[in-house]
Amino acid sequence: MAAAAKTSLEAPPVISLDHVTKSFAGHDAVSNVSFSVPEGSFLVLLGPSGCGKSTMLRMLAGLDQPTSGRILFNDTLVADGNAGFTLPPADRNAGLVFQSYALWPHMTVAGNIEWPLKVAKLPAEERRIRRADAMQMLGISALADRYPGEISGGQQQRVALARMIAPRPRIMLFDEPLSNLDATLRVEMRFELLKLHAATGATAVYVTHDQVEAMTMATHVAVMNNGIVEQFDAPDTLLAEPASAFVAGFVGTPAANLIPITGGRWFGRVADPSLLNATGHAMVRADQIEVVSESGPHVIEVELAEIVPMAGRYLVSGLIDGIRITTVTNRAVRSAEKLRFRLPGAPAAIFDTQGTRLS
Ligand SMILES: Nc1ncnc2c1ncn2[C@@H]1O[C@H](COP(=O)(O)OP(=O)(O)OP(=O)(O)O)[C@@H](O)[C@H]1O
Repeated sequence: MAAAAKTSLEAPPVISLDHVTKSFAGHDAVSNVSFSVPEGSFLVLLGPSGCGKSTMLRMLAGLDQPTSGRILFNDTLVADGNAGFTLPPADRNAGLVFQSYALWPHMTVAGNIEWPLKVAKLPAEERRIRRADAMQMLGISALADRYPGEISGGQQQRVALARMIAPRPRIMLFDEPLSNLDATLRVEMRFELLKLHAATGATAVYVTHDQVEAMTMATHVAVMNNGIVEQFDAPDTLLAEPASAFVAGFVGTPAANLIPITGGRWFGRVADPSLLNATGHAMVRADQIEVVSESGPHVIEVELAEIVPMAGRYLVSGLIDGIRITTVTNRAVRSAEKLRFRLPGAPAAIFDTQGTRLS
């Protein structure tokens, strides 16, 4: 269900994927993916472990060759699976940062950052300027003479980022770059990365399985599942108009509830014309469910599963038929309480048994 990128009102595409597939031993890690990334965007490849995010990024970096399909950077063909062609990483004007920092331990911070500039054979003065600019942008000028073993993990990641931007690539590729950092540092570095993105004007592609990271950083998100792109859209659109049950259940804090419906009945029991006689799942956002005291139409009894205080409110989850339903409420629910949830008059969306959106 790969949706095309909406590029008509946006900048021209810097990256275009045209029916790209990558197979390993007959299994498609990435399957028939097409989209284009407008210049200056921050695209996040989001999905659960094993969905093909890293494989996609590696093809963009030139570390893996597509089995079929083509990749273009602007008008330049950088990979053509059918022709068995792939442009080497060094010739793509794209920088790459991994989860592991991969710094040279025997080189100083300044030496590490200068290394790709030396490989590119830039003159010494230009190297000095670019090295200083990159260190200043990442706030690590004071660490120039230290060795990687003498700085913290967060500082090492800053060095890896400075090394990536020093050659001034027009495309920046990130593979889970923050996952080795603690929670506080991760939030701080998200902000740093966005500043870097704005300051360089480069187009970024960022791999993560963390939907909060995706929703806070991205201009565009490609939600991946089993090697396919389920939806390619802006974060707000993913939340407001999820194209599939998978997307609805993957994004959002909390993610929307997906309630099973059979023949137009909630949980196969409570008939409701708003369910259109459908069988599959109804999407109900947490704030569409009310915690009530009395039974009545659309009210279901649930077994309390969890109460999470959140910004002055409570996320209350209950279980019914082994399915977890979450609501957000101002009420301080007591843990021993028998819970009743009132479902909304109509769901926010309906998906069939394949997860395809019906309404
Ligand atoms: N070199 C390889 N040889 C064989 N199979 C591979 C290879 N690389 C990836 N795969 C398979 O391709 C699929 C996608 O892997 P990939 O690493 O792209 O997923 P991912 O979404 O990045 O996962 P994670 O978040 O866990 O890194 C997986 O089933 C994986 O086992």
